[in-house]
Amino acid sequence: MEVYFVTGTGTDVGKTYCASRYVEMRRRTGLRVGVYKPVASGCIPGDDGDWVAEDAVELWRAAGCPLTLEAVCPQKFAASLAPPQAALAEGREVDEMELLRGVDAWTGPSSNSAAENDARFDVLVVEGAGGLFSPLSASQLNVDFARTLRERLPPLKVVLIAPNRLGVIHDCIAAVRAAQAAGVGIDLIVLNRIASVAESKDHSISTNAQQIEHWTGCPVVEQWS
Ligand SMILES: Nc1ncnc2c1ncn2[C@@H]1O[C@H](COP(=O)(O)OP(=O)(O)OP(=O)(O)O)[C@@H](O)[C@H]1O
Ligand SMILES: C[C@H](N)[C@H](N)CCCCCC(=O)O
Ligand SMILES: [Mg+2]
Repeated sequence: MEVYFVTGTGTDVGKTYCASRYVEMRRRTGLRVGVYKPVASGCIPGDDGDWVAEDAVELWRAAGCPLTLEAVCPQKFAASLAPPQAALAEGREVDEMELLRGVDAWTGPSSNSAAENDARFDVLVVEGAGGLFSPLSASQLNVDFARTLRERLPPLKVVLIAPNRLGVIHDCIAAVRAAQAAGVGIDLIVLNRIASVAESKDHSISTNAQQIEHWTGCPVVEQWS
């Protein structure tokens, strides 16, 4: 089973967009793809009175609606804040055990043997919340969760999404070095070309990938395929 933890140099950088395109591409090859958003904030009210995580809906649809939307994103909060603050605003907490337990729905009960056992899915794509160093729960940043997840799912690869614009070289070097210091290697950097960036004025776009690869030693792509 291939497992990817999709994180970013921040929020709104294209994690869901790039992950969803990747999920669709892998599905087109006939693979069974699972998607998991451990916790979401900034959710909107749904028809049944529950909160809806738009990220989870986008990922779920890209994967062909496997299992249930609840399995995609078991923990949802309303405020557009980091998840622990959004939970606190509702007098609740992010359940750290549930963050990990939620993976089992996608990898099978003994997630340690996900690589060996006949897991329900061939590929699992997990999207964090915010950036790699955004708080995920009261005691964990996204990077801490990625490290724990990799201990449980050794094939896990960490994919860093960064918007292709002037300033991204710094953001990627900082993220890679901080991740390494936190015991997490970055396996792939995806330079996401967000349509809003005025390409004509940003002359860095054509050289950012080569610069980031040079300074970080990480593979950098503009298209995650
Ligand atoms: N390459 C792209 N082309 C067109 N639109 C894009 C692209 N990348 C991102 N977007 C759009 O930009 C917005 C932010 O992207 P997205 O929601 O994927 O960010 P995110 O990092 O997942 O944010 P969050 O931290 O809230 O999860 C979305 O409306 C998304 O559809
Ligand atoms: C609400 C937003 N769309 C994301 N889900 C959460 C972003 C948290 C960022 C926290 C931070 O690092 O400042
Ligand atoms: Mg997202």
